[in-house]
Amino acid sequence: MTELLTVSGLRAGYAGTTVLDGVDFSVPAGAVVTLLGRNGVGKTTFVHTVMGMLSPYSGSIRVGGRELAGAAAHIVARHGVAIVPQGRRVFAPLTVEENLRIAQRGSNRGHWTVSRVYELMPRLAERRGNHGDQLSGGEQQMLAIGRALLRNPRLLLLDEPSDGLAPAVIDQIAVVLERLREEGIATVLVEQDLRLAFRLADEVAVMQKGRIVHRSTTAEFRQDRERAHALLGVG
Ligand SMILES: Nc1ncnc2c1ncn2[C@@H]1O[C@H](COP(=O)(O)OP(=O)(O)OP(=O)(O)O)[C@@H](O)[C@H]1O
Repeated sequence: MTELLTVSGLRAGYAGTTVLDGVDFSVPAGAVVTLLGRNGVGKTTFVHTVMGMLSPYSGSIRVGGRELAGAAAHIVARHGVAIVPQGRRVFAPLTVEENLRIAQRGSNRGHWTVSRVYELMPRLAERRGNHGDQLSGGEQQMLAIGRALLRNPRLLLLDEPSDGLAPAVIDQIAVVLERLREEGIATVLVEQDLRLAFRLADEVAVMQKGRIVHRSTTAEFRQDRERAHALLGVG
């Protein structure tokens, strides 16, 4: 399968400290790859660096064959990458509809429109006049996903979409993400919730101390409980 995202030897951090210490990682076109790892190993730093929100010290980030390491976030976005950040970060003073309309401005051409977002997540249509801070955690997560989709991405970076949500709400988010997988949007899914990760992902990558130390299909990873335990302290 052709790789849509290919990262090699990526090193990055904050103010000279090293968090990512030579990350090699790839996502085939249309695939969902989950990135697992204990707290603080560098998963958020990784997706921020891919998105161009943090400039790497060295290494390569190729999207569809184009080298984007060090490019600003708006350039990376133009090449079809969108992020759903940890903590959702929707605009609290704006309504659902305004949040979506702003996201659509200046986005790549494609078939995502505000109406299609409402069709995918009818709950948002019902809440279209609510302000960002008048939404439940699950609704905020849906809004953050909707905002990213309106960029018409071919690669979606999802940073812990289940964070702080009840199991029943995580199930609703999973249904939305399954629809996106069917649409063939390639995804990097950073997750602590293994049930969600296993339900959605084709492949599993595990990060430790700023490096990828394991990569396999989800099915293989699920069968090897000892390895999962050694890598994640679970199972
Ligand atoms: N803005 C920042 N400035 C300085 N250090 C940071 C910053 N953001 C994160 N770090 C540090 O970088 C390291 C990796 O953090 P990161 O958030 O990437 O890990 P993570 O794997 O996403 O963790 P979690 O699962 O807890 O979100 C941690 O030691 C963290 O304290």
